[in-house]
Amino acid sequence: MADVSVQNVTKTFGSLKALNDVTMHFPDGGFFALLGPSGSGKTTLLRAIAGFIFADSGSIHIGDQSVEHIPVEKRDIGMMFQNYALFPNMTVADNVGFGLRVRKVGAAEERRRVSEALELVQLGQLGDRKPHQLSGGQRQRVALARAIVTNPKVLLLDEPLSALDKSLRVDMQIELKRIQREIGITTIFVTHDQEEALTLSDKIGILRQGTMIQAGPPREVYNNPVDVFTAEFLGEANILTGQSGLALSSGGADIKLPHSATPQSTLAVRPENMSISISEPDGDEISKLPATLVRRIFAGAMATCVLKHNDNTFKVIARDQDIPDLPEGGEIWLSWKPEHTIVVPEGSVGFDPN
Ligand SMILES: Nc1ncnc2c1ncn2[C@@H]1O[C@H](COP(=O)(O)OP(=O)(O)OP(=O)(O)O)[C@@H](O)[C@H]1O
Repeated sequence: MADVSVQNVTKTFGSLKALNDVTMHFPDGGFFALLGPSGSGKTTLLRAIAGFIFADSGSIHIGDQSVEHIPVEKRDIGMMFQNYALFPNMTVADNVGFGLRVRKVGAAEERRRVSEALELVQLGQLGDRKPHQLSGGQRQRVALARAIVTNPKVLLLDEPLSALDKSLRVDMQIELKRIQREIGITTIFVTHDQEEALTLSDKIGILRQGTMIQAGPPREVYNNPVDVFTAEFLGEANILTGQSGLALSSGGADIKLPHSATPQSTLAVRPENMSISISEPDGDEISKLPATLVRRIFAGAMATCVLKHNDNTFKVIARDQDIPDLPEGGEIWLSWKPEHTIVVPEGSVGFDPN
């Protein structure tokens, strides 16, 4: 096992800067997610770590070793991509053992390690099947077993679960995390799915236009976004900008500014941290404003309400049973506690890549 260190890595394709001076440290044994909009450089960063592409400048270390000049097959990395291809004519066991045969480990050793890897992904009984005799989730497990059977130092996953339907995907997330914990392998995971990143990872890195704009433990990034983009990208946020924040202070609104804020500051409040009530909430500390219920969207246990105050739209997510029974168009109070007001810094600020 090993840590991975990316330092000042830049990669251009023609005039496009796919990675712009990216620095991030992935400590040994952790689970890391790279998040960002389409085209932000997530896959490029993963491919640079894997060795499929070479950075124009900067350095990448796996453990103590600088890998810039080391080809893919010598980097000791396991990989699993969205369109992982199993060999259709080989059995599950032969698919999993492929990397071991390339390394000429010997038949007995191959059998032992393949069987261990299949046990780990809970497919111990299916070694003789062919890929077409498996479900989508089982094929995914075979791909994972194949990626880890060689005991690589690092596991790189590029949207490995995106082809699965929602419930299978959640099952596989739990499986992936269990397996990662069990073998303690440093894992770097590219995903489009914010919730997946928040659930699985010890640390997330957010890329935008090739720049790593924030990295840290999920809770920290979620609670302290460095800018409005990150606040809105990771989860949802009701943004009260300086101007509209001031405009909000009319029409019966009472918004308490945190000590670190000025009237011009941008504030954000997460939808799940806002409450709805029919009567005006009490309390000196509480921020509140009257609003109109525009829409109530039922989603099982939880519901989303869209509300309007003047021209500002707010979103509130709450347990369905906690939302007062009111017709759309009804008048309502929106409130939140002081600790739920996030002061969003102006523009991106630096972060500690470690
Ligand atoms: N081989 C290449 N040649 C030219 N441009 C490339 C190449 N690979 C990637 N790019 C460009 O680099 C940018 C970053 O691409 P990358 O695949 O890393 O983004 P991403 O964040 O993984 O996106 P997605 O979420 O859509 O997969 C994109 O604008 C892409 O078009």
